[in-house]
Amino acid sequence: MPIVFIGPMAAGKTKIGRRVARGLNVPFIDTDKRIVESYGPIGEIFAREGEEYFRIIEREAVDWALGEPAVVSLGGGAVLNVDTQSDLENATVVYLSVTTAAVQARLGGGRRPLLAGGITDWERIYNVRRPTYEALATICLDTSNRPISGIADEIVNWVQERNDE
Ligand SMILES: Nc1ncnc2c1ncn2[C@@H]1O[C@H](COP(=O)(O)OP(=O)(O)O)[C@@H](O)[C@H]1O
Ligand SMILES: O=C(O)C1=C[C@@H](OP(=O)(O)O)[C@@H](O)[C@H](O)C1
Ligand SMILES: [Mg+2]
Repeated sequence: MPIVFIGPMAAGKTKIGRRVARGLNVPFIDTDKRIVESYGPIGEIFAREGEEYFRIIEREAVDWALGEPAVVSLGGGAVLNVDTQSDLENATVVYLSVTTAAVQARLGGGRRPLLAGGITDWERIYNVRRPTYEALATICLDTSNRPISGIADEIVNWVQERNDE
């Protein structure tokens, strides 16, 4: 089973996951990137087909990715799917958390359709999902005030130590 990154929007799942994959010398899969390659930009999928449809194609992408020997970064809402929740019980799950204060500087670009209301939406959505992230996590790291490189190095070392046990 792969190493899987979960957590709220802009916690660093995509950026840190990619670095960890490089550090471990294994393939990297970002499920959002796969969806965009097949269906176009996520904002357009939400606008055209709605969130429910996005969650269906997201589950397909997650189902495929979790069968690969890879580091896999999920979108923040992928853990809402109950099949994904049970799949993750058998995976190494890295939960990246971030505080409201720290995430504010990371929400530029406006690419995330669920954040039309900005930080208020981010906080509300995170509060709903937080117990799910906590329940699924093998390890949790707070990314708020640390550089991406240091967090990625810590995770690579942690995985290597686990593999040596
Ligand atoms: N530890 C960090 N410190 C500062 N900025 C970060 C950190 N982690 C991620 N970022 C920035 O936050 C934004 C969102 O990161 P991303 O990896 O796309 O998050 P996610 O995939 O969890 O939504 C990017 O611009 C990224 O450079
Ligand atoms: O939390 C969510 O519901 C979402 C998170 C996004 O991914 P990131 O967590 O990588 O930003 C992306 O999948 C989509 O905009 C929906
Ligand atoms: Mg991402």
